[in-house]
Amino acid sequence: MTSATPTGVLRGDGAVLATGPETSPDGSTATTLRVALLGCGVVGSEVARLLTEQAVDLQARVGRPLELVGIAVRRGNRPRPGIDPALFTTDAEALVARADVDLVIEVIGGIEPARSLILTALGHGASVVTANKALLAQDGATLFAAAARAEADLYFEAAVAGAIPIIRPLRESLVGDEITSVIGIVNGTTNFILDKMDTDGAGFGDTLTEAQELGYAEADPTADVEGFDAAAKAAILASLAFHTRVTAADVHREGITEVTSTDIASAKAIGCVVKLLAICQLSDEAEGERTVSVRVHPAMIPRSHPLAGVGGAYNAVFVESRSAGRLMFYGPGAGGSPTASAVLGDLVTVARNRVRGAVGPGESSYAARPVASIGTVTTRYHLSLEVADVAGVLARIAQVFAQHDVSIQTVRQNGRGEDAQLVVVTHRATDAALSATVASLRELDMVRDVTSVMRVEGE
Ligand SMILES: NC(=O)c1ccc[n+]([C@@H]2O[C@H](COP(=O)([O-])OP(=O)(O)OC[C@H]3O[C@@H](n4cnc5c(N)ncnc54)[C@H](O)[C@@H]3O)[C@@H](O)[C@H]2O)c1
Ligand SMILES: N[C@@H](CCO)C(=O)O
Ligand code: NA
Repeated sequence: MTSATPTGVLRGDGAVLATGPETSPDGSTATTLRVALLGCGVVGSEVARLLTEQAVDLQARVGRPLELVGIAVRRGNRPRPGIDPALFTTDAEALVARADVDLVIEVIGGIEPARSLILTALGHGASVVTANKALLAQDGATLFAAAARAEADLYFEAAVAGAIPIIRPLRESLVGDEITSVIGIVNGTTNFILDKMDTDGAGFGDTLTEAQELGYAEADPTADVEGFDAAAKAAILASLAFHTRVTAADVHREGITEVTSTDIASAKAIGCVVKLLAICQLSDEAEGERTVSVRVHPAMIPRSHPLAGVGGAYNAVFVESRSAGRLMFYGPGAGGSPTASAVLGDLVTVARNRVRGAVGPGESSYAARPVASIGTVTTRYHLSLEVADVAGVLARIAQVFAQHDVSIQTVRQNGRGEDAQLVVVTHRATDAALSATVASLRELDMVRDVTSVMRVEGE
């Protein structure tokens, strides 16, 4: 090592309270925390820029300088204005394997090579900040175990709802409470699309392209529109909220590709708006063994509900807990700059932990709650049916609902020549009962088509 001169703050009794930088022969400071950045896309480029621009403030907040020592990219020769080209490397594995790297930021996304790179980093004791919900939701347990073994941090605020602080509130602020429900709009791209369909009557394709250009969408936007991204976030939220392990495979998932302008108009007609919701619920104590249900699907919610006013790419997470009651977390859920804010917040936190020789919270899955099957989940439903406008049709249809123990709340009929459109809103019913009702309705000659089935939430 070096013959560096330690500097520090001396207490009255002569004890050193904080050790300042030690200068090495190569001019670097021995106490500098070295940072490796993996990925330089929408989020990574913003993180790199802010790490440089805000270096002085970040140093003051951490108590030691943060030095960006390398940025792993796929193509090294692409121009990236404002970032020192000497930092780029296409050898991500060599970068994370460097023993002198203290902190690794992973913003490549996807499962591999992100998982191997994170495990290599944790393997030599580096702390990791990641925005990778897909990986955490698929194999978080392996990453948490590796972090625990290394006594290193694994932080991921950016993985759910972008800039909105929601991971830290669940892991820390609310950890003394019992959370019973988490309902969120956690995908900016789909909220942007549904909002435009609702307000401008815009088409799906054009709006998706706009969301991609604004940097909200995933590399493969199927992850957004088919609900995979929201399902990964729901798994993470449910795991943290209920102290159990929920993976993406446990989440019932439906995307927004089948939401039509007719659905949006039907929602309007009953004073609702269509949102893609992530719903995580803990069953009632009175119902026996407590289970968790986790689902992502489009739903109609009343325009008076706090989540109904969440527009554009904004996200919001509505938490209900035993002691605190209802809390709402709201803000920008996607885009390079908001996501970089969450990444840097985590970076400062893990860097501070390192300075103090501490580690933050690890995985908490002690409650080990079973995941309820979607068939047992109850909610209200909105159905649109095309039927023959003949005597007795209403009675026959009502009979089918009754046979399956699904209670009707309202029925509206719009005449259309020889046919009619029926709009039925039910009281709460199980998913299994509703599916069986729809199957039976489809078998009736007088039912031409069941054109839409959508859940009604938030009442
Ligand atoms: N964009 C957002 O709004 C947002 C918000 C929250 C979280 N996230 C998450 O952040 C992560 C990054 O998202 P993004 O929007 O920046 O994606 P992006 O596609 O813009 O960037 C990823 C970058 O990683 C690079 N890359 C791929 N494989 C690599 C490899 N082997 N080595 C080095 N670089 C490699 C790609 O070339 C690309 O430039 C993802 O996990 C995403 O889910 C994104
Ligand atoms: N594609 C995601 C990015 C934020 O995780 C979204 O649209 O919300
Ligand atoms: Na967040």
